[in-house]
Amino acid sequence: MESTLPLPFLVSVNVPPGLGGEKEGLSREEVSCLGCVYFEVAPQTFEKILRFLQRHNTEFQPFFDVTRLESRDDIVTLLDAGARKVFVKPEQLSDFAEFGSRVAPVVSDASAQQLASATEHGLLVSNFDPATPEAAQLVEEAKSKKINSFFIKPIAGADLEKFIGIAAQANAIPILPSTGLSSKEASGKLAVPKILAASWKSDRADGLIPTVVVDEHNTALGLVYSSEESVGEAIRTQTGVYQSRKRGLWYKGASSGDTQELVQISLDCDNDALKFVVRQKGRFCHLEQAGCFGDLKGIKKLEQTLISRKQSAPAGSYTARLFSDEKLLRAKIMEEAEELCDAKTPEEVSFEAADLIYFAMTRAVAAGVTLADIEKSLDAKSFKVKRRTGDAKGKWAEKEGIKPASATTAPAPAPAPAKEESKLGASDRITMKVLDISQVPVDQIDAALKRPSQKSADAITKIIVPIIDNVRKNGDKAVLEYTHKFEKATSLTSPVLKAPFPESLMQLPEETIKAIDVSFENIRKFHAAQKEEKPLQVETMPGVVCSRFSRPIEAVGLYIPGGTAVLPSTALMLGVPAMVAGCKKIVFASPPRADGSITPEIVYVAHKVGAESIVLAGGAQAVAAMAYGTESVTKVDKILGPGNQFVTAAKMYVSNDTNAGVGIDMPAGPSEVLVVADKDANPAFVASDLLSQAEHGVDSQVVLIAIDLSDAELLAIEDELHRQATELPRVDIVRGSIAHSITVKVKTIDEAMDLSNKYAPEHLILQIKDADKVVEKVMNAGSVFIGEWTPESVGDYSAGVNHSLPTYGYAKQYSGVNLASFVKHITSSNLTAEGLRNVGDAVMQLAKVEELEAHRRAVSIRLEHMKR
Ligand SMILES: NC(=O)c1ccc[n+]([C@@H]2O[C@H](COP(=O)([O-])OP(=O)(O)OC[C@H]3O[C@@H](n4cnc5c(N)ncnc54)[C@H](O)[C@@H]3O)[C@@H](O)[C@H]2O)c1
Ligand SMILES: N[C@H](CO)Cc1c[nH]c[nH+]1
Ligand SMILES: [Zn+2]
Repeated sequence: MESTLPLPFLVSVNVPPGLGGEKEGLSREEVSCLGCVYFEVAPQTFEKILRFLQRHNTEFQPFFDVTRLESRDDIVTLLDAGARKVFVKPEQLSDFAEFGSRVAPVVSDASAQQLASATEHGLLVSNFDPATPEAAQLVEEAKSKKINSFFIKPIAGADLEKFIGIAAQANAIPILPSTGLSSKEASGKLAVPKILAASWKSDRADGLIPTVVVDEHNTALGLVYSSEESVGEAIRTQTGVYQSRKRGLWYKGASSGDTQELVQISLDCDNDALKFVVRQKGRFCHLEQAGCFGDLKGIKKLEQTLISRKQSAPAGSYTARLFSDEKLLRAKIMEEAEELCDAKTPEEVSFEAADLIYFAMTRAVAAGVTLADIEKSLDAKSFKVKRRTGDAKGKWAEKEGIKPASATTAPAPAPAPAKEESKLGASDRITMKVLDISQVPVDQIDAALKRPSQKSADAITKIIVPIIDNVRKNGDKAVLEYTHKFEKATSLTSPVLKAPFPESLMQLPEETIKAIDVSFENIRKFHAAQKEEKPLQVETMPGVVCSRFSRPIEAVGLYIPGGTAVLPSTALMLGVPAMVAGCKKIVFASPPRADGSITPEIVYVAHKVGAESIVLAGGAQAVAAMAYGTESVTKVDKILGPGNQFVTAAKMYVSNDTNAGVGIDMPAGPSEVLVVADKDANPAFVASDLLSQAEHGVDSQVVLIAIDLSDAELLAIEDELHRQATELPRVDIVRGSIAHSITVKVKTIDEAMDLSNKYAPEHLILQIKDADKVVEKVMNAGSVFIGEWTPESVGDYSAGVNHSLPTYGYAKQYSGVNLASFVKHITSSNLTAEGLRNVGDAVMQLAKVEELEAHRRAVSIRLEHMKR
């Protein structure tokens, strides 16, 4: 039996749970508590499944049929990302010898010979039909062989009950479709508790099975009993439900409130005990202790103490300072790390290691990371197959005089990819997946160019709607509550800073003031030039004059993101055009720092553009406060500015609420760039442009379209990308975004521009010969950067163009922020008597067609009047 399997069967799903697949059958949570999941990977689903795996590989323990994948690298990448086992075509098995039993063959019908040779790797027999004589034969043959992990998968529509019976006789692990399973008896479905009860062996007269309850760190909380019914209830409710020997079904915590969230159920090695992994609220034991075997110890205890301190540490205490002052915590971690390295005796080492762990856990708790998350990460790393070189990074290596192992052992660069090659995650190299348009089907290119998936719209709406409702109902109080929670700015007592802003809040170095002033002036000039000096006027017929004139929107709310990076430049990009347009009330909103203050650069810009206030809040709460107004936040007519998915969803939500009466600019989400490069392009410049957007956030995406580059030319860009990325302070973010970024090889400029127009990038960089001549081919893009001397970052800050731009392909229908975003256009008509005579007949006839008599008469009455 496969030792890693928690239960004696595998659940098969069509699409990874949570990626929008399963409709009927077990829910995502139910599959997750059963531990193991099996699915088939196709080239077009590879990326999606890989990302799923990177996130959830400890939650689901995935098994994959990879027979449809052609690239060995892709399969290795899945193993590296934590696939427990992959099933390949038998003829491919020898290519994966180094991975031992994590790679096994799959056959559609098993012969005696295959069974005999399957003892080392295991075997999957797919398309197993329990109704045929071959099934009985397979049982007979399999019984005598000791196959380590023998899986069978039924054909569609097979009698599952019969199938399970045969699997049991053949000592095989059945792969059961999640759509054929349910958490309790249901017609046409197999009940999971029943399968389990049939597999467990109880030596008790009442048939109950002992159940060890543990927390996520495997710390035993107590011993209880389960029945088929209680297991069904536990899976259905996703909580701890057991069978009390005296009182029947026992919903843990129903009376005490100390409930449990069910994480996973498993059977032990000889099927005579169950284990429930739970997330315990409060304590498990009826005595004053965490579990029946006593209190928590060690790191787990430290975690609990830190969590409660984080919630209640008195302001000004050392712990409160540690939580709110990132610099102090960083200094402590560095100090303790150094002391640990310098420790000599075993006592010193354990003393210093404990100190380091204390501050490391403080860092984790401050970031909302639990010990269980850390342990999951450790477990996931244990499945990696591509070992790190273990070299120290950048400044640390330099400080200690360490040379990377590769510098002494592997001086030659890796050969360039000859054709389509996926290099995701290959060793530690930061590199993008490469696809060649001439060798890969269009749908595969399209799939690879999909923006990184974000939380589903539904999930985000569920989070932001209660926030918006709360702000609407409770105003300032609610805004402050969320700021305390998300920004940790617990000392803040008012959500707004009103103008005039005190000088003390905008103290800046001379060079920063100069940079802001230069950028301010360029942005002002470019946006002022967009002003329509006089109304547009057209005489459509003699005596019929139509005009269009613009008026500033009175009150605008400008959102300046501040989650992963503080962006004063966004304050300029929104504030300056609002000022130029003549908006009367300019309200800024930005998440404050943990000490409640706002970045001085933002205050300085607010002062320069004449903002009336700064809302010290971020996310959906800031958007709601500006949309509806609160006791101290001014209600605005339009909200503009980029932000993360909570901000974008909240903007969309309030703009659909007629009670709010508020407009928005556009969906401006995670930053992205598409660089078109040809043989003329400087590899270092190309790499630097790609990285400048990759460093924004892990959800950013960058795309390189390489026109007719040789392998060596592409490799030069890849080498630069890796080299420059490893030197960046935000290298970890870059790794995340590069993992879902892509290079597409094309032959011609037309192919490149077709792809770019289809992708509709937020930023398009043309690093090609005669770049300015290609601009006429640009149909969809937020902003274009032309030629080798125009890095995208000039547009982010100082050139004068706006950096608040449509992402996610919305450049197909939206413009970026510009002067028009801050004005509305009003039209007017002015007719002379002659004009009305000229156009009157057309109006009256159309009114007649629409049977709107009053419309017709409004003209006829005047024409009659003229005749008198
Ligand atoms: N397209 C553009 O023009 C453009 C320009 C600048 C920045 N950006 C993008 O804007 C984004 C800024 O995102 P950010 O996160 O750094 O800052 P942000 O200010 O948009 O978001 C931070 C806020 O998110 C909220 N939040 C965080 N986690 C939450 C949760 N679990 N539940 C509810 N609310 C939660 C908090 O209220 C927090 O204040 C980035 O993706 C960046 O690439 C885009
Ligand atoms: N590139 C971002 C827009 O996608 C804007 C920005 C601000 N600061 C640096 N860059
Ligand atoms: Zn940027």
